[in-house]
Amino acid sequence: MPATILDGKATAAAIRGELTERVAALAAAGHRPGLGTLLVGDDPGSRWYVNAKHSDCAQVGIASIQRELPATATEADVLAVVAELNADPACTGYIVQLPLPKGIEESTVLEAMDPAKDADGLHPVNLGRLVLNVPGPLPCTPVGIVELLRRYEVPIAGAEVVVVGRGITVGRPLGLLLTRRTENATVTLCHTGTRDLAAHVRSADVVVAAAGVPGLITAEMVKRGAAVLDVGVSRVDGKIAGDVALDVLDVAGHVAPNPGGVGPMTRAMLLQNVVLAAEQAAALEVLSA
Ligand SMILES: Nc1nc(=O)c2c([nH]1)NC[C@@H]1CN(c3ccc(C(=O)N[C@@H](CCC(=O)O)C(=O)O)cc3)C=[N+]21
Repeated sequence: MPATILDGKATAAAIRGELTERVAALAAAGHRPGLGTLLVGDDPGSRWYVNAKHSDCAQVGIASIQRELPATATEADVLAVVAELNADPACTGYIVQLPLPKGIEESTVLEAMDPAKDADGLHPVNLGRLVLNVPGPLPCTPVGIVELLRRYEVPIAGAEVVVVGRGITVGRPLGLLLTRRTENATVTLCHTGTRDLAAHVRSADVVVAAAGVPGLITAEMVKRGAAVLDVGVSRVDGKIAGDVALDVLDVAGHVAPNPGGVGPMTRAMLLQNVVLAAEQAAALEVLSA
């Protein structure tokens, strides 16, 4: 039996429907969430993602604040826009699209953001909160992965999860998220330097491939019935190539394809972070009134 597809596109659409109602409730109480984006340079992939995020916002009723700088912008130019977004009351949350052009230090830019407006959950304070297990915005791709597994009832508690990739947006924070008491998975964080990657992957109930190496995970590496989520994004001849080879569909129990799997969930979780922050701000206002 071929694998069940973890349909991130359909799941994200359902989540946007749920968020639309929450945004309407906020608006009725006089609170309009607004998502800001800062795009630096003209990478077509990054531009596509940013545009997609704004059309998602339009669909659920979140206001959009779209800022752009040319590829020649300096770090000071970027920090000036960050300061503006921090100060803008219409902007309740924002993201700085990564990667930034060479010469602009990502950690400097992320640290300059107001952690309360960090819709990506990538500010060091918020990553620290994740480590400490205190509430705060969570990184969108890791939460999107957990939410997709939950909605398809793929067991997480007690599961052996192998994450391939240790980047700051996916692998490393996903390991932190999945090992919280509430998720309770056992996580092995692998990477391209892991000795006998195949042996690790073969032991997994859930495999998350986020290394950015096309076709890295093949059928003979996967335990029959395992859930395999393809998060790797590479471009081969202009088309998206994931980390998971096609033949994995014949042995896996569940597959999140790429495109159509985790990517749309990442965008839905970004909207969720914006809505959650606005709900919390509204609740605080009621308490202090
Ligand atoms: N500050 C920041 N936050 C991010 O969350 C962030 C980032 N920078 N830089 C780049 C990565 C990548 N990422 C994706 C988002 C959506 C899709 C997505 O929606 N993909 C669709 C369509 C893909 C297509 O057709 O091009 C899909 O998988 O079906 C993919 C990848 C967010 N990232």
